[in-house]
Order: sequence, then structure tokens, then C-alpha cells
Amino acid sequence: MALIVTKHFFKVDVMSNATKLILGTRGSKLAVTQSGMMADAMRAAHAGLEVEMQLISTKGDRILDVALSAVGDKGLFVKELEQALLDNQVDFCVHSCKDLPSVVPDGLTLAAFPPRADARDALVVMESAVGDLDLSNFSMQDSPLLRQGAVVGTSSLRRACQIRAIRPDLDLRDVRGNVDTRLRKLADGQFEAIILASAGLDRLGFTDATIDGPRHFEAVDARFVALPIPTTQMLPAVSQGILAIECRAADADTISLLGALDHAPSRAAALAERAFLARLEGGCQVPIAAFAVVEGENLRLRGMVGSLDGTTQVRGELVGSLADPAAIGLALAEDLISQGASDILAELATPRN
Ligand SMILES: NCc1[nH]cc(CCC(=O)O)c1CC(=O)O
Repeated sequence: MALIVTKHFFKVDVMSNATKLILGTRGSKLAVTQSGMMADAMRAAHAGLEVEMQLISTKGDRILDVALSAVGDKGLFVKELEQALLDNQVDFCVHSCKDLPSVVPDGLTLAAFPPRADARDALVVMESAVGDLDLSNFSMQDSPLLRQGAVVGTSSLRRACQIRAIRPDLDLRDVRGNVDTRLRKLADGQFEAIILASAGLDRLGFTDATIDGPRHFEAVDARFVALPIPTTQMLPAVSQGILAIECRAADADTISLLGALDHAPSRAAALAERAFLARLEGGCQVPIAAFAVVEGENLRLRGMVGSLDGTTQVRGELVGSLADPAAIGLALAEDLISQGASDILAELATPRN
């Protein structure tokens, strides 16, 4: 794109009508919703800017029947979008930051991290299963909602590992598909509960994130309740609830325009959590969780590496200066490695039949 600046004594930063950015997005409802929100935010921030959305299909959208953990490729949803950026087909992309590999390809950059949504996972059940149970202090350990041996749907190794540690009795089964598909499987009675990211439910407009307790909602012609799981019981995925806006590293004009979307505390959290992931990830799918919170001039980062069966978990917590979030992530990763995380990672990397 070309930013048109008048050649006068004074600078005018009202854009010409010709200024247009192409936003590349996956076609899923969540992706289109998130991209639409960011397109609107860009138009609001820059008078006269046009933003046009272009749908791009990704490998992740095409293989829906295979468990993601079995496919084992974190870049599944982003490769085609990044190629479209590199090919100048689109100018920027909006990603769920947790779906992004920890290494950004050469030639691209993460230009903005908008305000983080609710980072917590949520246990989702049918409203009819709740009856008059008091769910105001929901906890995975002692909820009457989850009977011994209840069938719970999740395809995430991270979620499964943490649940096994606190509720080894639960019968965890794979659930694939987009949010609507998963909710439909719950409504069909295939599961007694499923676990989803609160952020996805909020952004799709199902739940109201300002409600602290149980969030009742309607979707796919059924009524559900989403119960946010405290981060003390279930640490979220790295950058869960954060969007990352990616563009070409050399496209200074677009980088500058995207700056309007950036939120410093969310950026700091993303950088700390991603540095933690980058140090630990051996290319394989590993149950890794991290959650950073800004506290004044500092950032508090909690992290976890777990074995698949939930029998071993290495956890840690570190507070450091907001000035260098990545250093905190790296230091916490080193800390967990010295506590034995590398043994867990080595075992996971060993091929099994
Ligand atoms: N794994 C898929 C995915 N990628 C991003 C979100 C939405 C939440 C977010 O933006 O972190 C979801 C759905 C989920 O995990 O329930």
C-alpha cells in the first residue's frame, strides 16, 4: 500500500481515499469475526482507510477429521496466510496468537497485539444438566456437575494433562471441529462436558465476558452454560485470548497504521509467553501452558510443562521487569528445564507405536 502524504509545510495525516489494505483471513466463523473486528478498529482509527477482507483456505481447515495432536503441526492454520503476505497478495492478517508457531518466518513481523480477551478455559455443559446446582464457586475438583467417570471432550494435550492431574477419574475423549461443531456434539449427548477457550465463545458473541460466574448462552439451537476454570487449576495455552496482527516486516506504512491496534500489556504477555514456548518447544506437540499478568511495572509469568498421562507436571512462576518480557519467558523456561522439564520433553520426543 502507499500512504499518501501531502507535500506542504505541514503534514496532513488524513488518508486519501485510495489508501486500502487487504486483510487475509481464514474462512471459519471465528476467524472472520475476529478479522472483522480488527478491520473495523482500523477504519475507526484511520479516517479514510479502506480495509478489504480476502478469504484464504488453510490446511487446518481442510483436515477436520484428524485429531490436531496427531497431525502435530502448529502452523496448520497459518502457513497459507503467511504465504499470501509474502506474495503481496494481502497486507495483514489477524491470527489467534495461540495458533501461531513460536518462530515468525523471515520477512514477516507481529505488528500489534490488541487487548487480550478472557484467557481462561471454560467447562461447557448443557444448561439442562445444571438444574439448581450452585455454580458460583466452580472448581473442577469438587463440582457435583462432573460425576465420577464423566465423559469430557477435549483434543488439547495441555487441557487433558492438567485435568488428569486433578480429576484422574474423568473419561477424556477427543472432540474436533470448530466451536459450533463441538457444541453440537455436546448437545447430541456425545459428551457430558467439553472444554473450550472462553475467548472464542466471547468473540463469537455467545457469552458475555463481563459476567464473572457461570455464563449462560444459546448456540446451535440449544442452551449451554460456560464455567470459566480458574487459572490455578488450568493454566491457559500460550497467548490464549490474544490476537496477533501480522504483516510484512518491510512494510513500514502498514506497521505504523497497525500500531493503533496495539495494547502494551497484551503485547508484553504475548512476548513473555511466546519466549517461554520458544525455549521449550522441540518441534513436537507438548502439553505446555503459560499465563502472564502485568503487575505495575512488572510481569508475573506462570508456566507448566506436563507429561501426557498427567502424572508429571513441572510448574514455576517468575516476576520480572515489564521492560523485557521475553527475558522472563526465557528465564522461566530455564527454571523448568532445571526442574526436570527436559526429561518430559525428551520422553515425548521419543517415537512410540
Ligand atoms: N484451538 C483452536 C482455537 N484457536 C483459538 C481459539 C479461540 C481462543 C483464543 O483466541 O485463544 C480456539 C478455540 C478453542 O481453543 O476453544
